[in-house]
Amino acid sequence: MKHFAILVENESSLQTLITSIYEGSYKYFESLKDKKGGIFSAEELEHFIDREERHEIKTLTSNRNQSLLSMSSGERKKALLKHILSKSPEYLIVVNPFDNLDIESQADLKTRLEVISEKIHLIQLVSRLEDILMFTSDFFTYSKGELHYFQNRELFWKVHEKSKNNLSNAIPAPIRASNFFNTELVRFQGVSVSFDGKQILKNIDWTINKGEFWQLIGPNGSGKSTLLNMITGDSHKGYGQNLTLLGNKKGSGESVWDIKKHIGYFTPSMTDKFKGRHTLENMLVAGLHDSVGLYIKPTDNEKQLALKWLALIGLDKKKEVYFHQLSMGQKRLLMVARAMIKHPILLILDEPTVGLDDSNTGLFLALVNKIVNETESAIIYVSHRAEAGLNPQFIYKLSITENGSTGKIVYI
Ligand SMILES: Nc1ncnc2c1ncn2[C@@H]1O[C@H](COP(=O)(O)OP(=O)(O)OP(=O)(O)O)[C@@H](O)[C@H]1O
Repeated sequence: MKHFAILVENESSLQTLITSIYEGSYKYFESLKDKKGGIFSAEELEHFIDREERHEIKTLTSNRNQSLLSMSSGERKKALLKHILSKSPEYLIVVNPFDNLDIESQADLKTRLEVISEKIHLIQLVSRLEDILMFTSDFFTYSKGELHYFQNRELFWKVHEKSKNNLSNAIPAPIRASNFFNTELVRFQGVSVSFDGKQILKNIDWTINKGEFWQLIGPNGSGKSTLLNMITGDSHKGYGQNLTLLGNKKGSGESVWDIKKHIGYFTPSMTDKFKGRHTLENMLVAGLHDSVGLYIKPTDNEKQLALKWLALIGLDKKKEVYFHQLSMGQKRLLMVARAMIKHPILLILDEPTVGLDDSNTGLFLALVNKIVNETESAIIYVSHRAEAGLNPQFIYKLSITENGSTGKIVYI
């Protein structure tokens, strides 16, 4: 049985590719033309979440109380695959299937796909070379909107070996130096969290100090986002507990705003907030004022600083371009520059490379390493991938137990 892998560059439209496959526009997939296909992708999940949230149509969760939105990535993907297979497709298109999954769930999904591959054709659309499954028989790339077939599998692997990425400029200094002098930024002491009577986090002890580089890991559903939401002030679960944020005991009268102005945060879904006509220069200057749009005239100093950041990430020729016109990789670099322009004392990066191809991931990690080496910002980096080239000082690991996840520090 034939199984296909298509390595897709971020600059090409996945949706166009999927439609062309469905319509039988490529001779390689002609045999699938009149067959019934299924699609396993983040967009499909979004569609089901949207139907649930807006129209209360529960398809993937019809036999459960919990909403799809509050489930972990692993739980959601399992529910989607089960639903697709119940429709008995004759081929399955899987799009970046391992994104957001913890190591164990990745292994579990690999085994499932292997079993499925004995019965139906798989077409993998992936951004990362390492995600291609072993049993693949036919290899392609999709670049600049064109599909290229590789007759020789060895050649395919050789051509796509990792390219090195460097950012040569230094990180621009902030306009104003930080006025936060504490060494300790965040301290959880015996913090526990429950949802609907089910304990999720149990007795969490975790202290983050100035300038430290942490990676936060843990299986899907172990409570990583819950922990981050308590740090950024987006969850009220920290009230009444022994949680100290930037020197203030949680609930001691500090405003969410006081906390947020010292924290830079990036997760890929944030890019969706900027759909309007935001030039790159304005987006960076707005980062200095903690606003989405820019409502005041930028000063010359602010404009110069924005230009330096744009030069660092190779976008200085595009300062008047609108954000929505950038490629996915460029958008992510810009969002991190925007989060960093004030030199926050803590930068949180939540699965920031999900969906990026190898070359854009390399550039992104080069920027993170620069921040680590050239600034005093502490970093919390959440990722299920062990990215080569990323060297956190400490790992905080959550492990699921029956009474909620426990955490421990793994020294490297
Ligand atoms: N508002 C909520 N209501 C009910 N349950 C919730 C809510 N928010 C989170 N949960 C549950 O808490 C657990 C932890 O979720 P959380 O999103 O923090 O995990 P995670 O480690 O970030 O997962 P992932 O790696 O999949 O992103 C999950 O089982 C989730 O279903």
